[in-house]
Amino acid sequence: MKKVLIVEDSSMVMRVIKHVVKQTSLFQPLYAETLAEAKAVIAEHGSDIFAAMVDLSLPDAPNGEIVDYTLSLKIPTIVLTGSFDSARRESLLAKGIVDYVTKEGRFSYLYACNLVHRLIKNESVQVLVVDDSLTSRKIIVGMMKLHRYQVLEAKDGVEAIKVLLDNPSIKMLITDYNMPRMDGFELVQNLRVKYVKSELVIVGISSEGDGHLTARFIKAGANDFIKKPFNHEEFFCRITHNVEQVEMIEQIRDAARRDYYTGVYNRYYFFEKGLQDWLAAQEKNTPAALAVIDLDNFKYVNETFGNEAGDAVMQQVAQRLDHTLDRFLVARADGQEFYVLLVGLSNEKACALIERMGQLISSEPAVWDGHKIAVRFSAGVASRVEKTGEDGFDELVNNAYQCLHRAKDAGGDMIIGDEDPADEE
Ligand SMILES: Nc1nc2c(ncn2[C@@H]2O[C@H](COP(=O)(O)OP(=O)(O)OP(=O)(O)O)[C@@H](O)[C@H]2O)c(=O)[nH]1
Repeated sequence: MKKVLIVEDSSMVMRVIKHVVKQTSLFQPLYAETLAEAKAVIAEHGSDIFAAMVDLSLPDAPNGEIVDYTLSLKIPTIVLTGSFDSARRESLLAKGIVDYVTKEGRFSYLYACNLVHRLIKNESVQVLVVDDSLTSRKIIVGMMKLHRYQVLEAKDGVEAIKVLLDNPSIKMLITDYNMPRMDGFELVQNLRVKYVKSELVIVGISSEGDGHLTARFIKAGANDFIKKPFNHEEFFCRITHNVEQVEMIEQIRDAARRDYYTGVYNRYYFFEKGLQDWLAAQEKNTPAALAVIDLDNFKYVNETFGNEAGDAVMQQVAQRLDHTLDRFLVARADGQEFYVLLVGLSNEKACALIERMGQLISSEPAVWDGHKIAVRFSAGVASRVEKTGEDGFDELVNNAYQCLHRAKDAGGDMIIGDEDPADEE
């Protein structure tokens, strides 16, 4: 968990902050009441401190000296203050604070905590800034880095497309309008052929034009448009709003791919992603195996301990499969069955891995309401197919089921592959 320094001298305010931080538990707080205490905390934790929330007026630093101190150590700093005049606000923003929060009760501290959480998440958000003017590009890059985004740069539309193709995880592109070779407007039009709005956020920027340019950018497919020179707060409100919208869509998409009860992927997603991964493996001549895992005597669990216990056992087994086999695609097929696509493993190695997984699961019983419930499973593991393409994948699944049925017919608690030495006889 990231460590965040919180400096506040008022015990009443500190109590509320501690309550909010505990409730949200988004980071590990390190508390201090004075500049001297803050320095001691920083000396102890050093570069482990991810960000700071600091009060402007402390007993030993009454004029915001702590802000200069944390900023001099390049610690992203959020200012907490009782009151603000606009000149002070401007000067602090110009110094490079992340944001300021006026102390107006728990909602303002919740805002500050969520802002820190946003900074933590931003570390994994890649952003591409496209501008032919080095000065202007550096300003935007600096602002985005202040909010901990991973930033890449391009000096025109042509270079931007190249950078995007080389970095498929870029989530946001901020582009100027007037650039040589390919301007921002053309860039948006070109990109929207390949990337929809929920995959890649595009924000246009320009000091030129009037509302007409904004409308043209948005009609061409930009998510938003910001006019230069920027108002610091408007800039970040819009950037954050756009990133959060895409994250929300990703969450909805992810929820549709997951099994509601166990949290692992569902069969629909398995057939979509599994097919893609398997076809890619076939193309590269990479070995791959597909396992169908079926829990043994699961009816007994329900009949002995009740359906609620059965549900809990199912969830625990699913989570253990998902965590232990996290290199592979794991999904709940249906009922007490799971699929695993093991790209990169021969049938023999896949069988050995699933066998070890079975031993692990049976050696640590699931726990429900104080009862230890032993779980065993059988699995069929297939690698061989005659057909190609989608039909080949369906054949692979069917072959894995055939192996599974052989394992069940032989009494269960067994793994059978389709490249068993017995097959060769
Ligand atoms: N509680 C609970 N039960 C489930 C869930 N999914 C499947 N089941 C039950 O699992 C049981 C599976 O029964 P069977 O198909 O006879 O299989 P089995 O008892 O595991 O026997 P074998 O597969 O032959 O070892 C059924 O009673 C299902 O209702 C679930 O999510 N929760």
